[in-house]
Order: sequence, then structure tokens, then C-alpha cells
Amino acid sequence: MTQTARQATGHIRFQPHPQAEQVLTPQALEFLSELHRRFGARRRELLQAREDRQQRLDAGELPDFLPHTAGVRAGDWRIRPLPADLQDRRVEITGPVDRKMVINALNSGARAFMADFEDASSPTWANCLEGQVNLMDANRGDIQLEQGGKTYRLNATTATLMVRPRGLHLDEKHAALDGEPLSGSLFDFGLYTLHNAHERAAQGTGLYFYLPKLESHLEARWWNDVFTFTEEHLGLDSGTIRATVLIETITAAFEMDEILYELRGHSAGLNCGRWDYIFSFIKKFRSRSDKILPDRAAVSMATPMMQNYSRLAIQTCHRRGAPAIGGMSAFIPVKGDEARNAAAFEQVRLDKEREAVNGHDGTWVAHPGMVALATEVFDRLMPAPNQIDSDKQRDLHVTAADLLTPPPGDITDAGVNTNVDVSLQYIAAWLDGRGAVPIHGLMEDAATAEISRAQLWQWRRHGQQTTEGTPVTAEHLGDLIDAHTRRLSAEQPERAGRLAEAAELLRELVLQEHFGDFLTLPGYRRLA
Ligand SMILES: CC(=O)SCCNC(=O)CCNC(=O)[C@H](O)C(C)(C)COP(=O)(O)OP(=O)(O)OC[C@H]1O[C@@H](n2cnc3c(N)ncnc32)[C@H](O)[C@@H]1OP(=O)(O)O
Ligand SMILES: O=CC(=O)O
Ligand SMILES: [Mg+2]
Repeated sequence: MTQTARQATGHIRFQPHPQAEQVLTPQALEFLSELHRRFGARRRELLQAREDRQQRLDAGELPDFLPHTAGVRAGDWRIRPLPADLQDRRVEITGPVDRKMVINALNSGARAFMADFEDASSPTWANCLEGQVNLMDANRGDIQLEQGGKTYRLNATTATLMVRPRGLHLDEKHAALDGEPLSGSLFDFGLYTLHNAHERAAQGTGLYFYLPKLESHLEARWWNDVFTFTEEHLGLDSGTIRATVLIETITAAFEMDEILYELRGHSAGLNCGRWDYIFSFIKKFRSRSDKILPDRAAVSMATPMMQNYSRLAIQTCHRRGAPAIGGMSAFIPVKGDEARNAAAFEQVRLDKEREAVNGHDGTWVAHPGMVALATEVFDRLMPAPNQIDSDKQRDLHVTAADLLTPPPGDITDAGVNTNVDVSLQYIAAWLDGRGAVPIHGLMEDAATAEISRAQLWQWRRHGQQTTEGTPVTAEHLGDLIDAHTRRLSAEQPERAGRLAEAAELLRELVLQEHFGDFLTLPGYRRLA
């Protein structure tokens, strides 16, 4: 908190901002205080449990299906029936919460839009507050923008709005209760819910969330308790809040049934967050030389490890009456290069066909230009609103080894260089306040960039050598970071200072002995 921070209701002190009055109303501060007091300590315990688990993994333990929850896996139960507007989710677009993106995404023709405070957002104070204003305006149908000579406003028909609050690990340092920063998750969830619950209820719809980066069913229980308390506190019907949990950590992959069970009164299914899943695999198995992944590009959804994960999600969801939403192909339209553009569309088509054939009930796209393609694929391969009652994956049997065996593939000089280049460019953009950016024809966000920087650490730590014979040493990586920083700074001299900051953070993440759990944690300390 700065000198200029102000005292407010509930003893929450927050940094001033032009939008603060509109968002941090006395009722909102009261509600955030209540959430913090009731759920803040348990959040800290859950974060500690992650660290304890990491110590056990470092000591050689491997994840497995939990013996003490076998009854939940064997039991005959289903989630609460889905509301009408979550029955058909064949194409969902995602994007950051900035005003133009929100309008464009809602108008994109996708069934749903996930407005993202997590992977696609850099959590500057401005982004977090302005994002809330944008979502309030969107829910009231009066969001507009004049920009670049264009007027942006909502079409008559728009996508169903969903919101992804930040993960449990992130604090909101610009607002503190009794000196303790608020949880980013509770901040985003609490404000969105308070400001939009009654508006959405009046429109006959609910409050729909995506929950990121869960590592266990106990974290799902925490969220479920937050939802139950919120519904009671705000006088909402039970089940107004519905959440789709991203299965995007290797430990959560072993607890899919348990996560659905904990949230069964509030669940809207699961989603395969493939990018964080790959990152989590590297992170959790940091100490093991038998879990090294090849170049990022080689860890595709076609590999057995990733297929097993996606098929298990489909099987688990459908047994429980829940949708299993697919993930994000990172390919986006390429401007000014017809051949590369056609190749990007072909990659997305193959990815969406694989998901629809396997039995996913819908998928994600990163760009409005991909909505029609993904819709065509799901219309062709999924004639019903969803595939929940299909028998796809019914007889699947996935073992722990099926989830834990890394795919074969090479570590190449190109793979090392791309990881350095992408990490630098992404971190620089994130420090600028942009959480999703196009780099070399791919969507890059916090999850994809985490893979790039984590691979550099992993390959160095385990003394890997590229297929060309280059040892991935600390000295080599330090030299590459310097060389790429010089090249990028020569290309964009006005960003040289920012790139130098990104290089400093990347050097720390890649060369330090300890594996940093999230790049966004040291990143957030540097974020203005
Ligand atoms: C791993 C995961 O978690 S995936 C989920 C999180 N990641 C995301 O959500 C990323 C979503 N995608 C994006 O943010 C963007 O597509 C980017 C940053 C990758 C590329 O954006 P741009 O460089 O603006 O792309 P481009 O110039 O082609 O955009 C063309 C138009 O489409 C709009 N657009 C692009 N992507 C989106 C989107 N996801 N939602 C809404 N509008 C979009 C742009 O605003 C632009 O609009 P305009 O013509 O009115 O100016
Ligand atoms: O959140 C999605 C992912 O792939 O990570
Ligand atoms: Mg993710």
C-alpha cells in the first residue's frame, strides 16, 4: 500500500484508481472482507499443502488415484442437472478482460466467452478494476467503445459469459485487509458475483465460472464452500453459481471424480487445460530425470500421455452427467502469409476433430477467426447439443503409468532458442500489462510461457544435451538470454528497458537452483 491508500469500509485499504469508486463500493468491500475472513486462512493452508506435496514428490513419491476416495470413484452419483444455457457449449472463445476484447468475444458467434483474469491477463490494478467494469457493462448490455475510428457495441445475440478468476496462488497486492493482501481468486470472484448476480438472475441465467490451476479435490471443496456461502449471503438460489474446473495439473488428473463430487451442486463440468497441464508435469517432477519432456512443440495432444489425460476427462465427466470441454490450440490466423495462415487453420481443424471424435462436448478457440472453423467441426461430428450420453470412452481404462509416461521426442537447438525467445517476449509483454500476445503465429499466455521457461530450467538442471550436441548448461542459457535480448532490443529499441527487465527475471527463473512455482509470482513483485 502506498501513502495514498485510503481507509475504507471493512478495513480494506486499496490503491486509488479512477475506476475504484465504481467497483470497490462499500457493499463490495464488506463482501470482500467477509470472504477474506471466512476463507483466507484455509486458502493459506491449501497453498501450504501444495508445498508439502511437492516435498513428497521431490522425495520420490508419484501421484496415484487416492485410496481413501475409492468410494467416491465407485459411487453412483451425478452432478446437478445443467442449466439450459450450458447444455450446448460446442465452441467457447477465451480472452482477456479488456473492453474491446470483451465486446468482440461476445459478438464472435461462439456459444460462450470465458473472460479471463488468469492466463490471458496481466494483473495490473488497472486491468483488474477495468475488467470488472467491462463485465458489469457487458451484463447490462450497455458496453460500448470508440476506438480506431470504429464503434464497438454488442450484437443482438451474444455468447454466454463465463469468468475465470485468478488462481489460488495469486495475491491482490493493491487491496489489503488488516495489512494482509487479499486473495486474487476471492477478489475477482467476489466482485464479479456481487456486481452481477442479481442482473444475471433477472435475465434468467446464472453466474458461470472457470476455476484454474486446482491441484486437489480439497481445493474444489474450498471453492464449493465459497459458492455455498455466497449464495446464502446474497440470497441467491442454490446452484445459481456453476463452475467448470480446469484439469490442468498432473495431480488434479488423479482426482477428477473427486473434484466433480466436491462441486456436484455447483459443477458445470471439467476442461482440459493442456498448457498448464504440461507446465505442471515439468514443475511437479522437477527433481526427476525420468520425466524430462522434449521440445514444447513435440508435446502435442496427439501424444499418448496427452490423449490419456483428455480421454480420462471425457470418461469421468460423462459418467457424472457433466460436460468435458476440450482445450486451446495455440494457432491463430497469420496475417499477410497465405500458406502459413492455411497451415494454422489446418492445425486447428485437426485438433478440434480429434477432440470431437474422442467425445469432448465442446472446445476452446483463442481468436474470433477460428470460431467458424471449430463450429463447423463440432456441428459435423457432434449433431446433439453434447456427447454426455454417448458411449465414447466408456470402456477406457487409464492407469497411473498412462498419465505419467512422458512422450518421446527430441530436445533441439531450435527448441531451446524458441523457449528463450518466447519467454523473453512474453515476460516483457506481461510486465507491460498484456497477458496474451501473438508470437511467431501462436497465442502465448501465462500457461504457454510457463512451459518455455520451465523447460529451460529442467534441461539445465538435468544436464540435457540437444540432438545437435549442445549441452544445455547455465553458461549456454545465460549467453542465449543475452543474445536474444540484444536482438529483440535492436528490433524494438523503445522496449529495450522492458526487455532488460524481462531478461533479468528469466535469468533468475532459469538459472536459480530452486524451481520457482509460477513466473507470475516474482513477475507480480515487479508489476507496476
Ligand atoms: C492456455 C490458456 O489458458 S488459453 C486461454 C487464455 N488465453 C487467451 O484467452 C488468449 C486469447 N487470444 C488473444 O488474446 C488474442 O487472440 C491474441 C493476443 C493471441 C492475438 O490478438 P491480436 O494480436 O489482437 O489478434 P488480431 O490482430 O488478429 O485480432 C483481430 C481482431 O480480433 C480481435 N480478437 C483477437 N483475439 C480475440 C479474442 N480472443 N477475443 C476477442 N477478440 C479477439 C482483436 O481484438 C481484433 O479486433 P479488431 O479488428 O476489432 O481490432
Ligand atoms: O488454461 C488453459 C491451459 O491450457 O492452461
Ligand atoms: Mg491454464
